[in-house]
Amino acid sequence: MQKHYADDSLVLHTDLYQINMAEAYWADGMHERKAVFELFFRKLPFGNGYAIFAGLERVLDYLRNFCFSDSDLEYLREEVGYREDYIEYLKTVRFTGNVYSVVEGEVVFQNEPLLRIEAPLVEGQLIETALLNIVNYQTLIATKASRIKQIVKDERVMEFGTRRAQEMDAAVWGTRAAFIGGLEATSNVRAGKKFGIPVAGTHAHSLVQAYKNEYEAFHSYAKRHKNCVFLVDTYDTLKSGLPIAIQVAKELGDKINFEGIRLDSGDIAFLSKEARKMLDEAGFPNTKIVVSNDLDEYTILNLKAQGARVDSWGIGTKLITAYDQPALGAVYKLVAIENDHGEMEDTIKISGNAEKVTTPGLKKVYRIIDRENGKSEGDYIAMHDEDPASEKRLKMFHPVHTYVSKFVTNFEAVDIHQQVVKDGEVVYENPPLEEMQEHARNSLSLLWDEYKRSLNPEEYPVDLSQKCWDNKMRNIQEVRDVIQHYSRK
Ligand SMILES: Nc1ncnc2c1ncn2[C@@H]1O[C@H](COP(=O)(O)OP(=O)(O)OP(=O)(O)O)[C@@H](O)[C@H]1O
Ligand SMILES: O=P(O)(O)OC[C@H]1O[C@H](OP(=O)(O)OP(=O)(O)O)[C@H](O)[C@@H]1O
Ligand SMILES: O=C(O)c1cccnc1
Repeated sequence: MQKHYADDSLVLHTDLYQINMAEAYWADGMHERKAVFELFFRKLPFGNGYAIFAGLERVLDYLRNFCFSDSDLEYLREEVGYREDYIEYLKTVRFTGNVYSVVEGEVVFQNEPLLRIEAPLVEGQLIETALLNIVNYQTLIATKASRIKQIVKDERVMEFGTRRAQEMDAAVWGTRAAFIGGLEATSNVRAGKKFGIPVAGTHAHSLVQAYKNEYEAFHSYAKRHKNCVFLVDTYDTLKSGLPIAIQVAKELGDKINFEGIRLDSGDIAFLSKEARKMLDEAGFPNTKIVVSNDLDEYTILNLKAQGARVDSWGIGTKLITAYDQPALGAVYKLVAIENDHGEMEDTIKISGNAEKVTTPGLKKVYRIIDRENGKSEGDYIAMHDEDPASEKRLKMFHPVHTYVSKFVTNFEAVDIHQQVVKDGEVVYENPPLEEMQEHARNSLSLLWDEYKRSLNPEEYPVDLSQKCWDNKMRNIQEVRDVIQHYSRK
């Protein structure tokens, strides 16, 4: 029978194989070896030209509380079957490493580390799954939201997706990520309370259905709500919902603020234009038109092209579920480990696909910003002991198609990471969400428009330094030599 445990700690929010590998490291006395892991994705989502990083706050909370609870240990001992000596060891495990991360709202790209973890091997290993789980989802949703906001531009966008989200955590943390990506408000009241995101909303068809007619429904709603946005499409938008909303607003005069009407079905372009005319003619030029119904950046672009008169967009399903691409595919790879002599050694993962071969070693990522125009020339991955800022003429070349190259002069090289955990202590204070959203806006302003268009954007350069590339080639050769050595045996 399923046992009931006292708590639901997040330490077991991992794959079994992590705990099994940790056991092997520990039993072999390798667990304390220094290791460096990087978290990155290989391909930008939605065919977009950039992504917006989100998830750090939850990652830091997770690391701060990283400790097997008594019931975790009881479960591992009694239900999974680990031996007592290993359980005793797990009792002592905490996260004691260093973490370097980009901040939430940062514009990020394929194949560059978003987080770098320098920690004892066992700790770096045990946290992999949770870190990926958090960052994969939140970064995906922040990026989708940013894409939508790029199309919408100045109008207000509200997040309406909770009812369609992949369960409760996704609704709440997805809403937060969407806010970082540029949305203005959410209908999720818990997310409002938890994160301070402005809450907003209208009413559902059930209100009209419950009162059986729009006249009574709108009047009743208005009795207790000064600001009114009436949903006008329950029966017939132009013949019933809208005229009745106008009639009720006229009857109530100053008693209410007739803030808006919402359209949730039918031809949004046509209906919004008609609604605008009717509202203006009735003397309500400031009453806004809110629309919803399976919207995303594509329908919004199309509606705008048709001249739709929309002031506010409510977006649910297609944002919160990242409908057209439900996974970012970020991975977590070991890039260096301490050897028997206490020296750090690079590690590499080879693949038949050149894009999938990892880049070994301890590295840093710099955003190369042209001092003359203030725009970013690309990101530059260098070995940790290089200093690109000191170079007068920096050669940047494509990491796979190496003939694609350019020289940059008069630039600033900004390290995109900062240390967020030092010897297990969180040393980073999360800024307010508004600041993260502003950071996203500012970091997007560094990009040329060619990287920001929603369809077929230019590929933003994420290049390797010569030293980093040479090191990668050397590592590939070393692996080949080892394979040959063993295959001869
Ligand atoms: N003028 C338009 N141009 C392009 N797409 C539109 C336009 N108007 C609405 N849409 C979109 O077309 C889809 C129409 O959805 P659907 O077929 O469910 O029709 P509906 O009118 O919403 O019907 P229902 O009453 O069942 O909700 C929605 O995604 C909506 O956002
Ligand atoms: O379309 P989305 O982008 O997912 O946005 C959320 C949807 O949720 C509501 O519909 P629902 O049919 O659940 O309830 P309702 O009766 O209030 O329309 C709302 O009217 C939106 O259409
Ligand atoms: O407030 C709204 O209009 C709303 C909220 C959630 C989902 N759909 C609409």
